[in-house]
Amino acid sequence: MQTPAQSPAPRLQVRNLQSPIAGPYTFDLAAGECISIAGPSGAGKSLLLRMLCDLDPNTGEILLDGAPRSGIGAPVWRSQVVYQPAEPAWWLPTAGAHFKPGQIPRMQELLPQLNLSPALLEHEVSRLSTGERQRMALIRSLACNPKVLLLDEPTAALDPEAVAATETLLRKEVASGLSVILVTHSAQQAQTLGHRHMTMRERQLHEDTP
Ligand SMILES: Nc1ncnc2c1ncn2[C@@H]1O[C@H](COP(=O)(O)OP(=O)(O)OP(=O)(O)O)[C@@H](O)[C@H]1O
Repeated sequence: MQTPAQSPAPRLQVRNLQSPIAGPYTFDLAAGECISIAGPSGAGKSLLLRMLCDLDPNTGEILLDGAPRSGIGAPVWRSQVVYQPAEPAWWLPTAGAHFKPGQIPRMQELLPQLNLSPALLEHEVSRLSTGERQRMALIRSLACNPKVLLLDEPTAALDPEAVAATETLLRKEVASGLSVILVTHSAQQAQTLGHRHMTMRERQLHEDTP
């Protein structure tokens, strides 16, 4: 994918981010940039995403548009740096109940783009197929209007048509300025969406040479 125009300050500046079992990680992510991360199972990819959104204990510093995370409360941070795990959690009976009133117009705009019927919003989450839940989770993440989206294998449960719709939507969002860190086992998806490519090995991150 073509490199985005560089903004003056990186969207995300990660400096010596580490835990007793992972890192240190130091890298920048620009506004409207997508970094893909590949690597074997158990290498530490999800650990990194969880540290970035401050769900796992970590030290080091992260700046969002130049503002240190240490000066931003965790709920605000997690609303701007949104983490979508490989198996997203649902805590209310229906998918629709997870959207705040202010998020509904955005949700309604996104549903058809991922080939989802609005009727699914009223179904019990447990009745949705795995692929429907995965696409609904992406809509839930995007409806938060994040600055950075941390995606852990967002198309793992999807058929080829749904994968294509998801990739088209993500390309559009990234082109509009969303910054994404995309963990994927699909080399094709990494090439389609990523501006830069990294590999995690034994909890160390290596940038692939272009
Ligand atoms: N809190 C923790 N304490 C100790 N070890 C942990 C902790 N959380 C995860 N691990 C271990 O760290 C390793 C990396 O896990 P992680 O989930 O990041 O792998 P991954 O690269 O995302 O793998 P996959 O591609 O299978 O999802 C695993 O061996 C996991 O068991």
